[in-house]
Amino acid sequence: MTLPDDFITQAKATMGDELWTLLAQGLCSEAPVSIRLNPWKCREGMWTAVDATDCVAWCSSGYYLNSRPNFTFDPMLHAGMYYVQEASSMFLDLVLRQYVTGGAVRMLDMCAAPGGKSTVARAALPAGSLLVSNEPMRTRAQILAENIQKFGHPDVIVTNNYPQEISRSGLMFDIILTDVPCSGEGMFRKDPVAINEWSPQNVEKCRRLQREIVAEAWQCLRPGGLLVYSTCTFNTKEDEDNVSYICKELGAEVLPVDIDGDWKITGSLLNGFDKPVYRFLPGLTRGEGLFMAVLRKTDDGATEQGRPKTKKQKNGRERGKKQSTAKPDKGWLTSPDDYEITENGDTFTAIPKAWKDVYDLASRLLKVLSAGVELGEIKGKDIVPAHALALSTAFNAQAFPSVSLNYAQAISYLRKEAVTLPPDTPRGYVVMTYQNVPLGFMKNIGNRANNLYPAEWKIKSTHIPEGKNNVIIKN
Ligand SMILES: C[S@@+](CC[C@H](N)C(=O)[O-])C[C@H]1O[C@@H](n2cnc3c(N)ncnc32)[C@H](O)[C@@H]1O
Repeated sequence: MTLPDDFITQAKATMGDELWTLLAQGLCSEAPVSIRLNPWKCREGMWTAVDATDCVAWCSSGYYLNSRPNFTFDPMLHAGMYYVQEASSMFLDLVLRQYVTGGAVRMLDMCAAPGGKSTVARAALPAGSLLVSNEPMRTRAQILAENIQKFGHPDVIVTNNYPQEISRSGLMFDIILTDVPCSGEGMFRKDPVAINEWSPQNVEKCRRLQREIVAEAWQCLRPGGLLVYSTCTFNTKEDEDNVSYICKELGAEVLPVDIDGDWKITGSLLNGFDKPVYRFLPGLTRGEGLFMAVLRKTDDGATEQGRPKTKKQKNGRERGKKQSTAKPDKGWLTSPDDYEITENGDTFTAIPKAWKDVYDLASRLLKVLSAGVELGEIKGKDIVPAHALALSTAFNAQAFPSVSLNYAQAISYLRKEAVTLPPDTPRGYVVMTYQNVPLGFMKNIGNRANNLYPAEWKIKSTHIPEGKNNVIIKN
């Protein structure tokens, strides 16, 4: 690995020779492979990672694996049973479990794609909490929506907005994560592009953008609320300098996180800055590069909670001419009384009643890609159940006939190929399951069946795996 000279000079000066030598060795060694089980789908103790060596010390649902399996060919990945995530990022789990211990909260993940930390957060927040998971880049926001739908928790709104649009909406949050775009020094080992794109000028550009993002986020944070600031870079300009800026310019105190010395997480590397911050260095800590700081908003001059500041905006499709009076069956959900069914054009969505006001505001003021549980869409005389419904933890799978697929059939289904259903399968919409876990729907029309797996999510690789690629198994 050839690192930029300027980076080496800067890192040596910041870290000192001893730490730099460890980091340089770490960057040349193999990255650990890890996954995190989805606690909403893998009930505690019921599923195990097949090839796990041990648990991630700071996140009990995280596991290191012995080797890198071919994740694409594991149906459970597509069912949202686990998320492939490097271990350092799971530190957010520890932070939220330490600081968010009361009742339900509203959290915003401002820079969320592809969704790793949003899914950590969704697992760690107290019951009844709401997460708004936002990403301004359109294509990345679609990947985020896909990962959130696979994760399956109904109390998540995925938006595709710039931070200033969110702050202008007037929505307020108790916790905000800004996992900001950065110069990516912590990604050098995994991503050679990050090495080519690194330059001192880019570090400076990132630092400015990060401040802009945080300043917008700050306006959406209620007084006393928490801001978690993180980067995947090591330099102090994007890390300690920015934390210092948040304290001085915006009015924050930095909070300590309870860690164990054995985890070898490093603290501040900036002379004269001795606040508690957490830096994960490959070669020292078991994971990729990460910097995280937890801040509390001390200023109480914030805007009024939840008040929209802009005019109403239209979002979603206009009501079209109805071709059908079909409606989704409330029995498709396990607790239908917790939801209000909304209709937008031909699409039906179940919105959790507890957060209906926020969902309504978000859909008026922001660009919402997914929210609550998408139930289905009217097509002709039919209502076609949504793929997101099959993946939702609120889905009542008993509401549909089901067909249990073997491994080869499950892979064919996920490639959106034709799958032959047993002759006694009832006509209509049928849930495909693998090891009792829903993968999606097919429509049985008698002489054949239509595979309803979303075309944009299908497995595109033409490789046929030898044997099963089961990353997790039921105990
Ligand atoms: C470090 S990544 C986030 C990773 C994500 N939190 C996760 O754990 O999967 C930073 C994200 O910020 C997004 N981004 C880029 N410009 C932004 C901006 N001006 N405001 C907010 N986010 C931005 C990038 O597209 C990228 O998805």
